[in-house]
Amino acid sequence: MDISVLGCGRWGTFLAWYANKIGHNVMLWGRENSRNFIGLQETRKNDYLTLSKDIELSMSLEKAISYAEMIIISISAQELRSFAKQLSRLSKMQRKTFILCMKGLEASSGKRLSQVFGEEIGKTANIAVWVGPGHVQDFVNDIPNCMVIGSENIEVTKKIVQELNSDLIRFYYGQDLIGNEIGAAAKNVMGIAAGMLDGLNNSSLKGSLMARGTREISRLVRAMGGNDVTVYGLSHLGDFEATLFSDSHNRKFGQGFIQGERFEKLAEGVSTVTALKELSTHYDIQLPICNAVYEIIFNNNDPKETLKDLFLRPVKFEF
Ligand SMILES: NC(=O)C1=CN([C@@H]2O[C@H](COP(=O)(O)OP(=O)(O)OC[C@H]3O[C@@H](n4cnc5c(N)ncnc54)[C@H](OP(=O)(O)O)[C@@H]3O)[C@@H](O)[C@H]2O)C=CC1
Ligand SMILES: O=C(CO)COP(=O)(O)O
Repeated sequence: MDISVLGCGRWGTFLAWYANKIGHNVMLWGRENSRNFIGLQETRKNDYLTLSKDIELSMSLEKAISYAEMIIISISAQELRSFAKQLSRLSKMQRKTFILCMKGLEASSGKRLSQVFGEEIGKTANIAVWVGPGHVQDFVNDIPNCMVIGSENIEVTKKIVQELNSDLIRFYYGQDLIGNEIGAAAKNVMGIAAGMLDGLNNSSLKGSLMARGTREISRLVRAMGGNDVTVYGLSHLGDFEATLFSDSHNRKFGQGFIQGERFEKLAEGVSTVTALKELSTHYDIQLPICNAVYEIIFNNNDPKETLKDLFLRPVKFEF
């Protein structure tokens, strides 16, 4: 089938590579003046992969939208609303299926990305999310992984999975959009926390972080009307190896933050932790780990003291 990918950063370019590899016709869109796009136009390469010459590159959003029935979007999560506004002004937007491949929440409102996108695009489009573990550098070296696709319409979910499943990525049908989106976004915050532990030479605490991090996010998901078990699936816990124990951007941001080094690439967890703070207040759910990350990043709290404070909270039941 014809597939357009909007966004030509690390992940968007991989998604175009992947869709082409499994047999689809692909157009990859990038912004005018995008250094990523210009580099791909010149060499068809980026730091991670080489794009087949069959993949059409375009700077015209109109062309990219009319090219395909299935449109994959992967840009910085905080830019999604303004980007969706831009899309909503284009013609030929009806009856398209949009697949959001981002892990974030709107920082100012705490809204999920499918909500943000739906508010701007309207209800006529099908909106799905594709999340779960996977690094470009693994996939292009033929190392497989499992991921999850979800939407509010199981027939839409099934159709997307049917088109995208392969022996490189095994997909599962998502059953809980709230859990999948909150889980996917929140795993980046846990990734930052893991990097902070690494920076403090407390890496052995990452097992406890996995146990307690999943627990606090599952409480939030439940309060929001999702299924708390989803958090223990691919979108959150399943992504921990790829985030807490790898060269993940979010983990590197956290470690760099402790060591006084700036990490320049996109670490979505920084904005997401603001959104989670908002949701924690709104739903009256305690998120002690997320809150600690927030205080360290935005209020200059001392990391060692913050960790100690987490340990000194009143003792309670595990579940
Ligand atoms: N396993 C998974 O599911 C993975 C998911 N991700 C997710 O993918 C998303 C993107 O991450 P990543 O590719 O690493 O980030 P990058 O920074 O590499 O790419 C971001 C892209 O967004 C584009 N962009 C930014 N703002 C706008 C805008 N206003 N309008 C249009 N395009 C815009 C940038 O354009 P320009 O080229 O002009 O700079 C760039 O191409 C994140 O949410 C991340 O969490 C990432 C890796 C793996
Ligand atoms: O989502 C990812 C792996 O599944 C990538 O995480 P980072 O954005 O932290 O590198």
